[in-house]
Amino acid sequence: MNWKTAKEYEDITYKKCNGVARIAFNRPDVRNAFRPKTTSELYDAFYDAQEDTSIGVILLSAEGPSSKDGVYSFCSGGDQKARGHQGYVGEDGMHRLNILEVQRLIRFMPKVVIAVVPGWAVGGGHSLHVVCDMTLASKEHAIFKQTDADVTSFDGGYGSAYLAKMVGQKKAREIFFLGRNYSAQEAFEMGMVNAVIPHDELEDTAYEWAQEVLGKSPLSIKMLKFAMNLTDDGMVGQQVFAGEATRLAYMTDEAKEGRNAFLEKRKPNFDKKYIV
Ligand SMILES: CC(C)(COP(=O)(O)OP(=O)(O)OC[C@H]1O[C@@H](n2cnc3c(N)ncnc32)[C@H](O)[C@@H]1OP(=O)(O)O)[C@@H](O)C(=O)NCCC(=O)NCCSC(=O)CCC(=O)c1ccccc1C(=O)O
Repeated sequence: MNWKTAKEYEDITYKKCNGVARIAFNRPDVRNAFRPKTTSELYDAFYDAQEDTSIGVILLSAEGPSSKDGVYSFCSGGDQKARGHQGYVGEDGMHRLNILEVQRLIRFMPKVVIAVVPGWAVGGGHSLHVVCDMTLASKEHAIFKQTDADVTSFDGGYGSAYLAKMVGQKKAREIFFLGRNYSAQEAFEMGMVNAVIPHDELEDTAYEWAQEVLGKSPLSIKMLKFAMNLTDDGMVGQQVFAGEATRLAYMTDEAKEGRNAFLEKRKPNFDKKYIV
């Protein structure tokens, strides 16, 4: 694999290789907690990967282990040291919860996003793995834990309600109400992890999964992702799916005739074959 740095950041790393983008948290000494700078960088990198037509799959991973104690982490959620009165305080002094914008970008982008979990996935970090399309977890080091209710936070969207669709209502309530630790195997058994992978093989396996996805029809992958999102995303899900249907409709002769008739200031001459 020949990963090439796509852009230099402070809190994340961003690389690309053969159709795959790898975006990784890079604050291992604080269990990869995110501060506003981290979320802005994540948004920027995800947006770049979305717009890059050579990229079909994005891996959301993490650097590590911690230089202090050798512990691996995916992400431990919002940096509690950056937490102010109304949100997480950035260098500009503004209070934000902009991790939710990153969640929406992951959810609505027409490409597959795979969470690669080498260690702790906690709080808002847990929510991030939930919103990704698939999750691969380190057999030895991944630990899933929801601490929102320990620090008076609550992800009332994908982090909890969508999780409940994934693992069932009782289990999701247990995860949030008790805040226990779950191993990769336990997370797999409850349906929120796709595969448990030996730690040393985790990144290579994620790359292989990405390559498998890249072998499929990009159009099918996009429409399938949006179709599976639709029922849980309400009118926005319908809007995203229908937007792609409209784009496909634009490619028909009928749509071209509608556009041309307008531009040529004449009545459209639609072929009156009603497709059944
Ligand atoms: C992750 C732990 C369980 C790991 O425990 P352990 O291995 O014992 O390590 P520690 O000694 O605790 O930590 C090592 C080191 O890292 C620092 N650190 C760890 N996590 C954080 C953090 N989140 N913020 C700041 N710093 C952190 C820790 O202080 C240590 O530093 P030293 O200097 O070496 O002492 C454990 O660390 C843990 O429980 N961490 C906290 C987890 C947590 O509560 N996270 C916040 C949850 S709330 C949240 O994420 C909100 C996110 C959000 O924006 C949001 C808002 C609205 C809707 C939705 C969301 C959303 O959830 O996305």
